[in-house]
Amino acid sequence: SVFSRRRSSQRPPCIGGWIPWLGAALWLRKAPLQFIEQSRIKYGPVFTIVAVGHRLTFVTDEEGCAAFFKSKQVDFLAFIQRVMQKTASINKESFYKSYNAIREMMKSRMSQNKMYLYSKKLNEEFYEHLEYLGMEGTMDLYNFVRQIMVPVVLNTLFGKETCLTNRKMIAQLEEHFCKFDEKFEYGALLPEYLFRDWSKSKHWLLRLVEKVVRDAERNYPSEDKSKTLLHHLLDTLKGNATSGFCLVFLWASQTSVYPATFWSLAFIISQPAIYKTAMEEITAVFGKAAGNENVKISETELQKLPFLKCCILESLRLRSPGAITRIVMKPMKIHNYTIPPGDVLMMSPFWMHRNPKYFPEPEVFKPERWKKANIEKNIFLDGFIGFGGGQLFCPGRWLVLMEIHMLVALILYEFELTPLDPVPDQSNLHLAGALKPSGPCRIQYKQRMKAHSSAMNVLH
Ligand code: HEM
Repeated sequence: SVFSRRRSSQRPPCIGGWIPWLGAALWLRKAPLQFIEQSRIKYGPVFTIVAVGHRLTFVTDEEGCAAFFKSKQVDFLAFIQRVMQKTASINKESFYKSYNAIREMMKSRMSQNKMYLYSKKLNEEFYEHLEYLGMEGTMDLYNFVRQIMVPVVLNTLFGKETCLTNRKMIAQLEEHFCKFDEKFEYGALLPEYLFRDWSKSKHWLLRLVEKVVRDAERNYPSEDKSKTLLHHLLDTLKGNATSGFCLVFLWASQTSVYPATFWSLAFIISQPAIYKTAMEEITAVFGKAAGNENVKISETELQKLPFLKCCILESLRLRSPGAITRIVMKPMKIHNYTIPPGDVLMMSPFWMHRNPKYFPEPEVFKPERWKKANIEKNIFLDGFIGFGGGQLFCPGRWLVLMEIHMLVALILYEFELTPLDPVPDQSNLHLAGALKPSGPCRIQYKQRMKAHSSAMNVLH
């Protein structure tokens, strides 16, 4: 076997190639997501994979999870710093100068009680972009979601006045963003010269972000409440590594939201009983026929759609990021093993969400399991770590849940969707961010009862 099991005293079992580069190539090119689970079965709850010159140590059970989030021997900033250096060319000094201030700003600007700042704009813009779909058609569901969502999400965070609102620009951005996103974790670990295309897209995106920043600076609102998140980011950075930080923000705010919306819609419409329950809930709030009037959805309406929210959280549970990462700073004991400093510590929310102790029948899509959580207050189920945990929670979680909740409600209300393909598996090639679909999933969409409602309008 190419993989050998080396036993060094007290260290976790180690899986590595004879030549580190060969081991890496195999591990990275095969299905890394499946490889984590196969290694857990073979080697136990803690194991190390030597790849691309790094020691990646995986923790896969509750004890490991607690250590991952809480241990003082583990640091998250050190890892984020390395990733940002590679993926966005932010040097160490610039990183530490601004990172804490950015985190605080994001936590505060995207907290639960600030969601009213975004809801009206999102509602209006989703409608504006639904228009482009026409009355009916057939499309791949992932493209369908992206077509509506990409411009709206970009406008909400970066502002309508930047060059990102231009549809031609969005098409180019999508092309480069996909290349950048597809190899993000490789780019974070490997030297840039190995990934020419990736590197080209990274630099294209950095140049684009520079232009976006110039546009935003030209339209600087005087009032605080009219500022976009980009404006607040610029206020916080005060010129420090601006395009690098903005690129990372662009990536973090985009990479998971489209797949998460895709899975939510795919799981709902592919299961007739669930689709029916969702539609009953939606029509109870907005009425039966979609009229020519656009419905207004704010947080108040969304609170009346708890089943839909349970479906979204259940989709997130099943398609959570393949891995999240820390760095071991001091020797760390776990299960009688000592993990040495310098190891990259990894944990998989995707696999942790398959622990039957927390999620009975873990592979089954069961929105009703979320009834036990206080979803109105956004308190998740025990064992759910799709947005991280410990000291590092995703600051965008309330915003992204609102974006998905609103769009899924609007789409289901306005269109009748018929799946033409079965729901694809998740792609096993990537670990960073919510998992993407492995193949196409075509749907037919048709605007609901417009004819009926316009006939009604004539009668009135
Ligand atoms: C469904 C969508 C999303 C998922 C599943 C998700 C998940 C995550 C996870 C797992 C982490 C890392 C936690 C850790 O390592 O422990 C994270 C961090 C982060 N996320 Fe999200 N996220 C999503 C959407 C967003 C959005 C929309 C934004 C911004 C608008 C955002 C901004 C960030 C940032 C800035 C961080 C780094 C936080 C820090 O360093 O303190 N995310 N997210």
